[in-house]
Amino acid sequence: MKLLFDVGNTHTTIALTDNGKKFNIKRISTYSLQTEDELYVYLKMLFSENYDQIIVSSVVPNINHIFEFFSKKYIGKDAVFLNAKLYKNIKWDVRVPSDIGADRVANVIAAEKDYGNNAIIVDFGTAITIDVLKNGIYEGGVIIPGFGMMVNALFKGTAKLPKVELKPSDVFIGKDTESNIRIGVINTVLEGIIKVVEKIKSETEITSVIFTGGQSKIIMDYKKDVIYDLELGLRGIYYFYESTIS
Ligand SMILES: Nc1ncnc2c1ncn2[C@@H]1O[C@H](COP(=O)(O)OP(=O)(O)O)[C@@H](O)[C@H]1O
Ligand SMILES: CC(C)(COP(=O)(O)O)[C@@H](O)C(=O)NCCC(=O)O
Ligand SMILES: [K+]
Repeated sequence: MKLLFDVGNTHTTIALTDNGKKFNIKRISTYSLQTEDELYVYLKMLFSENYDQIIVSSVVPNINHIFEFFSKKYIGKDAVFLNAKLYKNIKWDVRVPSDIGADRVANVIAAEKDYGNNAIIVDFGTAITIDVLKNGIYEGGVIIPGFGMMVNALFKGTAKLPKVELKPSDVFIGKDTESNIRIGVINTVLEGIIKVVEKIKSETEITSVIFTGGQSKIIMDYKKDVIYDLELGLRGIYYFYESTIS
Protein backbone atom coordinates (compact mmCIF):
# COMPACT_ATOMS: atom_id res chain seq x y z
CA MET A 1 0.00 0.00 0.00
CA LYS A 2 1.17 3.58 -0.71
CA LEU A 3 0.25 6.67 1.32
CA LEU A 4 -0.28 9.85 -0.70
CA PHE A 5 -0.26 13.37 0.76
CA ASP A 6 -1.77 16.39 -1.02
CA VAL A 7 -0.49 19.21 1.20
CA GLY A 8 -2.42 22.40 0.48
CA ASN A 9 -2.44 25.77 2.25
CA THR A 10 -5.63 24.87 4.14
CA HIS A 11 -5.95 21.09 4.19
CA THR A 12 -3.76 18.06 3.74
CA THR A 13 -5.62 15.25 2.00
CA ILE A 14 -4.20 11.84 2.86
CA ALA A 15 -5.02 8.81 0.71
CA LEU A 16 -4.12 5.15 1.14
CA THR A 17 -4.10 3.17 -2.09
CA ASP A 18 -2.59 0.08 -3.65
CA ASN A 19 -3.54 0.81 -7.27
CA GLY A 20 -4.00 4.56 -7.71
CA LYS A 21 -7.66 4.01 -8.55
CA LYS A 22 -9.40 3.35 -5.22
CA PHE A 23 -8.46 5.60 -2.30
CA ASN A 24 -9.14 5.54 1.43
CA ILE A 25 -9.22 9.32 1.89
CA LYS A 26 -8.82 11.38 5.08
CA ARG A 27 -8.52 15.18 5.41
CA ILE A 28 -6.65 17.10 8.12
CA SER A 29 -5.74 20.76 8.66
CA THR A 30 -2.31 21.39 7.18
CA TYR A 31 -1.17 23.60 10.02
CA SER A 32 -2.06 21.01 12.67
CA LEU A 33 1.10 19.14 11.65
CA GLN A 34 4.17 20.10 13.68
CA THR A 35 6.34 16.97 14.07
CA GLU A 36 6.78 13.53 12.51
CA ASP A 37 5.58 11.88 15.74
CA GLU A 38 2.31 13.85 15.66
CA LEU A 39 1.91 12.76 12.04
CA TYR A 40 2.48 9.16 13.18
CA VAL A 41 -0.30 9.49 15.80
CA TYR A 42 -2.72 11.00 13.24
CA LEU A 43 -2.03 8.17 10.78
CA LYS A 44 -2.38 5.49 13.47
CA MET A 45 -5.81 6.90 14.32
CA LEU A 46 -6.91 7.36 10.70
CA PHE A 47 -5.64 4.19 8.97
CA SER A 48 -5.48 0.56 10.07
CA GLU A 49 -3.55 -0.73 7.07
CA ASN A 50 0.22 -0.48 6.74
CA TYR A 51 2.08 1.17 3.86
CA ASP A 52 5.62 0.94 2.56
CA GLN A 53 6.03 4.30 0.80
CA ILE A 54 4.81 7.88 1.20
CA ILE A 55 4.52 10.22 -1.79
CA VAL A 56 4.05 13.94 -1.08
CA SER A 57 2.64 16.74 -3.22
CA SER A 58 3.26 19.87 -1.16
CA VAL A 59 2.77 23.58 -1.74
CA VAL A 60 3.75 24.36 1.88
CA PRO A 61 7.55 23.94 1.85
CA ASN A 62 8.04 24.84 5.53
CA ILE A 63 6.41 21.59 6.66
CA ASN A 64 8.03 19.26 4.11
CA HIS A 65 10.64 18.24 6.70
CA ILE A 66 7.86 16.59 8.76
CA PHE A 67 7.26 14.09 5.95
CA GLU A 68 10.99 13.57 5.41
CA PHE A 69 11.58 12.82 9.11
CA PHE A 70 8.42 10.66 9.33
CA SER A 71 9.35 8.55 6.32
CA LYS A 72 12.89 7.89 7.51
CA LYS A 73 11.91 7.25 11.14
CA TYR A 74 8.78 5.11 10.62
CA ILE A 75 9.23 3.57 7.17
CA GLY A 76 13.03 3.54 6.89
CA LYS A 77 13.14 5.07 3.42
CA ASP A 78 12.97 8.50 1.78
CA ALA A 79 9.65 10.15 1.05
CA VAL A 80 9.03 10.85 -2.65
CA PHE A 81 8.26 14.52 -3.37
CA LEU A 82 6.36 15.44 -6.53
CA ASN A 83 7.90 18.05 -8.83
CA ALA A 84 7.31 18.89 -12.49
CA LYS A 85 10.98 18.66 -13.40
CA LEU A 86 10.99 14.96 -12.41
CA TYR A 87 8.02 14.10 -14.65
CA LYS A 88 9.28 13.70 -18.21
CA ASN A 89 6.07 12.52 -19.92
CA ILE A 90 4.80 16.10 -20.19
CA LYS A 91 6.60 19.17 -21.61
CA TRP A 92 6.30 21.95 -19.01
CA ASP A 93 6.40 24.97 -21.33
CA VAL A 94 6.75 27.69 -18.70
CA ARG A 95 9.69 29.78 -17.60
CA VAL A 96 10.60 27.76 -14.46
CA PRO A 97 8.87 24.32 -14.38
CA SER A 98 10.06 23.55 -10.85
CA ASP A 99 8.13 26.60 -9.62
CA ILE A 100 4.75 25.13 -10.67
CA GLY A 101 2.74 24.19 -7.56
CA ALA A 102 2.87 20.43 -6.94
CA ASP A 103 -0.94 20.34 -6.70
CA ARG A 104 -1.17 21.80 -10.19
CA VAL A 105 1.43 19.35 -11.49
CA ALA A 106 -0.51 16.42 -10.01
CA ASN A 107 -3.74 17.65 -11.61
CA VAL A 108 -2.09 18.01 -15.04
CA ILE A 109 -0.43 14.58 -14.85
CA ALA A 110 -3.77 12.91 -14.10
CA ALA A 111 -5.63 14.97 -16.72
CA GLU A 112 -3.17 13.88 -19.41
CA LYS A 113 -3.42 10.22 -18.35
CA ASP A 114 -7.17 10.09 -17.85
CA TYR A 115 -8.62 12.72 -20.19
CA GLY A 116 -6.06 12.90 -23.01
CA ASN A 117 -3.70 15.57 -24.31
CA ASN A 118 -6.05 18.51 -24.00
CA ALA A 119 -7.72 19.81 -20.84
CA ILE A 120 -8.40 22.96 -18.87
CA ILE A 121 -8.30 22.22 -15.13
CA VAL A 122 -9.74 24.56 -12.47
CA ASP A 123 -8.78 23.71 -8.87
CA PHE A 124 -10.85 25.50 -6.20
CA GLY A 125 -8.69 25.56 -3.06
CA THR A 126 -7.11 28.19 -0.81
CA ALA A 127 -6.20 29.77 -4.10
CA ILE A 128 -7.99 28.91 -7.32
CA THR A 129 -5.80 27.74 -10.19
CA ILE A 130 -6.49 27.31 -13.88
CA ASP A 131 -4.10 25.04 -15.77
CA VAL A 132 -3.90 24.46 -19.52
CA LEU A 133 -2.75 21.21 -21.11
CA LYS A 134 -2.65 21.50 -24.91
CA ASN A 135 -1.48 18.67 -27.17
CA GLY A 136 0.29 17.08 -24.20
CA ILE A 137 2.16 20.29 -23.41
CA TYR A 138 1.57 22.22 -20.16
CA GLU A 139 1.08 25.80 -21.37
CA GLY A 140 0.72 27.50 -17.97
CA GLY A 141 -2.31 29.04 -16.31
CA VAL A 142 -3.85 31.45 -13.84
CA ILE A 143 -3.82 31.96 -10.05
CA ILE A 144 -6.87 33.58 -8.39
CA PRO A 145 -7.60 34.23 -4.69
CA GLY A 146 -9.82 31.42 -3.35
CA PHE A 147 -13.41 32.03 -2.24
CA GLY A 148 -12.45 31.72 1.44
CA MET A 149 -9.50 34.07 1.00
CA MET A 150 -11.80 36.67 -0.59
CA VAL A 151 -14.31 36.47 2.27
CA ASN A 152 -11.47 36.76 4.79
CA ALA A 153 -10.02 39.74 2.93
CA LEU A 154 -13.34 41.61 3.14
CA PHE A 155 -13.74 40.62 6.81
CA LYS A 156 -10.22 41.70 7.78
CA GLY A 157 -10.20 44.77 5.56
CA THR A 158 -13.43 46.36 6.78
CA ALA A 159 -15.07 47.37 10.04
CA LYS A 160 -18.51 45.96 9.43
CA LEU A 161 -18.44 43.09 6.89
CA PRO A 162 -18.97 39.60 8.36
CA LYS A 163 -17.65 36.26 7.26
CA VAL A 164 -20.34 34.53 5.19
CA GLU A 165 -21.16 30.98 4.17
CA LEU A 166 -19.32 30.00 0.98
CA LYS A 167 -22.35 29.43 -1.25
CA PRO A 168 -23.25 31.04 -4.57
CA SER A 169 -26.24 33.40 -4.56
CA ASP A 170 -29.32 32.60 -6.62
CA VAL A 171 -29.69 36.29 -7.48
CA PHE A 172 -27.28 38.95 -8.76
CA ILE A 173 -28.74 41.87 -6.83
CA GLY A 174 -28.26 41.31 -3.10
CA LYS A 175 -30.93 42.50 -0.64
CA ASP A 176 -28.73 42.15 2.48
CA THR A 177 -25.04 42.34 3.37
CA GLU A 178 -24.54 38.59 3.29
CA SER A 179 -25.97 38.15 -0.20
CA ASN A 180 -24.04 41.22 -1.40
CA ILE A 181 -20.82 39.55 -0.26
CA ARG A 182 -21.71 36.10 -1.63
CA ILE A 183 -22.49 37.57 -5.06
CA GLY A 184 -19.21 39.49 -4.96
CA VAL A 185 -17.04 36.65 -3.74
CA ILE A 186 -18.58 33.54 -5.28
CA ASN A 187 -20.77 34.47 -8.24
CA THR A 188 -18.51 37.25 -9.54
CA VAL A 189 -15.30 35.24 -9.18
CA LEU A 190 -16.93 32.21 -10.78
CA GLU A 191 -18.33 34.21 -13.69
CA GLY A 192 -14.88 35.67 -14.17
CA ILE A 193 -13.30 32.22 -14.17
CA ILE A 194 -15.91 30.97 -16.63
CA LYS A 195 -15.14 33.95 -18.91
CA VAL A 196 -11.39 33.26 -18.77
CA VAL A 197 -11.96 29.54 -19.43
CA GLU A 198 -14.06 30.47 -22.47
CA LYS A 199 -11.27 32.70 -23.75
CA ILE A 200 -8.72 29.90 -23.24
CA LYS A 201 -11.05 27.47 -25.01
CA SER A 202 -11.39 29.79 -28.02
CA GLU A 203 -7.62 30.36 -28.09
CA THR A 204 -6.71 26.65 -27.87
CA GLU A 205 -9.78 24.75 -29.14
CA ILE A 206 -9.63 22.64 -25.96
CA THR A 207 -13.07 21.29 -25.05
CA SER A 208 -12.48 19.31 -21.81
CA VAL A 209 -12.94 21.46 -18.69
CA ILE A 210 -12.33 19.72 -15.34
CA PHE A 211 -13.25 21.26 -11.97
CA THR A 212 -11.55 19.90 -8.83
CA GLY A 213 -10.46 20.98 -5.33
CA GLY A 214 -12.15 21.05 -1.95
CA GLN A 215 -14.24 24.11 -2.69
CA SER A 216 -15.48 22.88 -6.07
CA LYS A 217 -18.26 21.10 -4.16
CA ILE A 218 -19.96 24.42 -3.35
CA ILE A 219 -20.45 25.35 -7.02
CA MET A 220 -21.57 21.98 -8.42
CA ASP A 221 -25.19 23.14 -8.71
CA TYR A 222 -24.18 26.52 -10.09
CA LYS A 223 -21.92 25.30 -12.94
CA LYS A 224 -23.05 21.95 -14.30
CA ASP A 225 -21.57 21.69 -17.83
CA VAL A 226 -18.05 20.73 -16.70
CA ILE A 227 -16.41 17.52 -15.45
CA TYR A 228 -16.09 17.32 -11.63
CA ASP A 229 -13.21 15.08 -10.58
CA LEU A 230 -12.35 15.41 -6.90
CA GLU A 231 -9.71 12.67 -6.96
CA LEU A 232 -7.81 14.06 -9.96
CA GLY A 233 -4.87 15.28 -7.89
CA LEU A 234 -4.59 12.06 -5.90
CA ARG A 235 -4.41 9.98 -9.09
CA GLY A 236 -1.81 12.41 -10.40
CA ILE A 237 0.36 11.86 -7.31
CA TYR A 238 0.11 8.10 -7.83
CA TYR A 239 0.90 8.33 -11.56
CA PHE A 240 3.91 10.49 -10.68
CA TYR A 241 5.11 7.83 -8.24
CA GLU A 242 4.63 5.09 -10.86
CA SER A 243 6.75 7.12 -13.29
CA THR A 244 9.59 7.33 -10.76
CA ILE A 245 9.77 3.55 -10.23
CA SER A 246 9.36 2.44 -13.86
N1 LIG B 1 -14.59 17.20 4.34
C1 LIG B 1 -14.34 18.53 4.39
N2 LIG B 1 -14.20 19.14 5.57
C2 LIG B 1 -13.94 20.47 5.61
N3 LIG B 1 -13.80 21.26 4.52
C3 LIG B 1 -13.93 20.68 3.33
C4 LIG B 1 -14.21 19.29 3.19
N4 LIG B 1 -14.28 19.00 1.88
C5 LIG B 1 -14.07 20.14 1.24
N5 LIG B 1 -13.88 21.16 2.10
C6 LIG B 1 -13.64 22.52 1.64
O1 LIG B 1 -12.36 22.44 1.00
C7 LIG B 1 -11.59 23.57 1.35
C8 LIG B 1 -10.14 23.21 1.24
O2 LIG B 1 -9.98 22.84 -0.11
P1 LIG B 1 -8.60 22.22 -0.58
O3 LIG B 1 -8.68 22.01 -2.07
O4 LIG B 1 -8.23 21.08 0.28
O5 LIG B 1 -7.63 23.44 -0.27
P2 LIG B 1 -6.03 23.45 -0.26
O6 LIG B 1 -5.58 22.38 -1.21
O7 LIG B 1 -5.73 24.84 -0.75
O8 LIG B 1 -5.64 23.23 1.16
C9 LIG B 1 -12.04 23.91 2.75
O9 LIG B 1 -11.78 25.28 3.02
C10 LIG B 1 -13.54 23.61 2.68
O10 LIG B 1 -14.23 24.74 2.17
C1 LIG C 1 -1.34 28.46 -6.33
C2 LIG C 1 -1.18 27.59 -5.09
C3 LIG C 1 -0.95 28.43 -3.86
C4 LIG C 1 -2.47 26.77 -4.89
O1 LIG C 1 -2.33 26.01 -3.71
P1 LIG C 1 -3.58 25.64 -2.77
O2 LIG C 1 -4.65 26.64 -3.03
O3 LIG C 1 -4.00 24.27 -3.21
O4 LIG C 1 -3.08 25.64 -1.39
C5 LIG C 1 -0.02 26.57 -5.30
O5 LIG C 1 -0.25 25.88 -6.50
C6 LIG C 1 1.33 27.21 -5.35
O6 LIG C 1 1.91 27.54 -4.34
N1 LIG C 1 1.91 27.38 -6.61
C7 LIG C 1 3.24 27.89 -6.75
C8 LIG C 1 3.29 28.97 -7.81
C9 LIG C 1 2.87 28.52 -9.19
O7 LIG C 1 2.16 27.49 -9.30
O8 LIG C 1 3.28 29.19 -10.18
K1 LIG D 1 -5.18 22.62 -4.47
